[in-house]
Amino acid sequence: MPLFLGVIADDFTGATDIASILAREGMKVVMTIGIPRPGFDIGDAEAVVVALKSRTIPADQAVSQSLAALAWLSERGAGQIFFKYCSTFDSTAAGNIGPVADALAEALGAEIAVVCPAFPQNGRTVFNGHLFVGRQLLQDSPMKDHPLTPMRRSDLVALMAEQSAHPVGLVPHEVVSAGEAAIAGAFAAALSEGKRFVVVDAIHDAHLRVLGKAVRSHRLLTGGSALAMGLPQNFGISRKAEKSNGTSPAAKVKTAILSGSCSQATRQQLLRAKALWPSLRINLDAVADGQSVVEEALAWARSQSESVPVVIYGSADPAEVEANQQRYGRERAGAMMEQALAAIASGLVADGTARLLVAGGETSGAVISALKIKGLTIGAEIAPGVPWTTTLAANPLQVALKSGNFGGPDFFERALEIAG
Ligand SMILES: Nc1ncnc2c1ncn2[C@@H]1O[C@H](COP(=O)(O)OP(=O)(O)O)[C@@H](O)[C@H]1O
Ligand SMILES: O=C(O)[C@@H](O)C(=O)COP(=O)(O)O
Repeated sequence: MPLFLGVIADDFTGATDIASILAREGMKVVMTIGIPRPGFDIGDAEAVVVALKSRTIPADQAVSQSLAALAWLSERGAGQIFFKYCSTFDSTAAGNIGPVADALAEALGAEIAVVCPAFPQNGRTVFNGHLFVGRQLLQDSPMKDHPLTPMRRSDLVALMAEQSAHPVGLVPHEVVSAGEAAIAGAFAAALSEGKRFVVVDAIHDAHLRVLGKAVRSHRLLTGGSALAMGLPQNFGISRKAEKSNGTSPAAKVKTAILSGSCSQATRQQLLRAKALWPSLRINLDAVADGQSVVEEALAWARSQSESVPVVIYGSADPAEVEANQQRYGRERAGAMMEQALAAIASGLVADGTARLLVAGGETSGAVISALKIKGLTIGAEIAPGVPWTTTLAANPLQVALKSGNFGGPDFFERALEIAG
């Protein structure tokens, strides 16, 4: 079976997001955590998603990790490469998306590549080159207060031009609505004007599906996960009937919900989860002070009933995050909370937890890395862009990695219902 598509994702929730969309559209997908060690078997995968944790690291490191992932995927014959970043174009002030896209385009000899973070099912649309979250411009949305990647601009052409060394063009929605040939014409025009990247408008899924057709011959694609929905058709693959996750409804599985996401959607979901199940808040000052926060959290979890999930979270509102960042610095505050939650996850798994829901992209990266998970297979979709997954291991865990802003208020209940 040829490997049609190789995906390089800049965080772990983003990786399960795009893997879920490709699987939903009928592709056999395997997700690897980082670049696999020699001997990793991709089986009969038609798409492989390499999950990196490169969104907020220095640009030169993000570039070298992404190029290493590209080399690994190319060795396995990947015909097309997709650089997956966030549907809210999350990047630090230094900005990794441009440098990584530049390096991948260079290595692949890609003359032109699209930039399209749109994910209409989750309210992210691109209109006249501006990124909207629901009815708000990105810069007015809660993303302006993200702990690590506050987004204060919405003009994608300007954002990409600032980060990339190459000129950036725009294919507006009228052209996308006019169909595949019109889009191809716009790509050709952009190329003749010396543009290397083109931001493409997409307001609804039909735009993404036609764009998918129009990029059939592109070596490199860049964007959010929804851009992938139009790709499997190019390889003659079509959507299959929904399959269940395969968990026995009678199974009693020790479950934990861990959250380091401070996003508005997660905080709402946590309010509901806390009303339903036992919960414990992790105090960043206690972590910074070297107190035995991890041991105490594990002791607390052991004292709870095994028949309900435990909820352990560091998530806080923007004012508290700001205060913590003033005290400890942005990166250190984030890293301390991530490490505490990751250590708690390891302890919970050692204590028999076999089902983990993790909220937050960076948090998921820390947790999955601490658990030394090598890869995941993709199961049932809980909410758009958030699947249940099973770890590739002798004693598999059932894991869901939730992007901060994804899922409705009842996300955690829904996840457990589907899990059985
Ligand atoms: N109480 C807190 N104070 C400061 N930072 C926090 C706190 N709780 C969590 N964080 C940090 O906020 C960041 C959230 O990012 P992430 O996990 O990617 O969530 P999201 O998916 O919502 O973007 C992480 O680095 C996390 O450690
Ligand atoms: O594209 C998206 O929005 C997600 O796949 C994603 O990357 C989310 O990142 P986090 O919000 O940091 O989890």
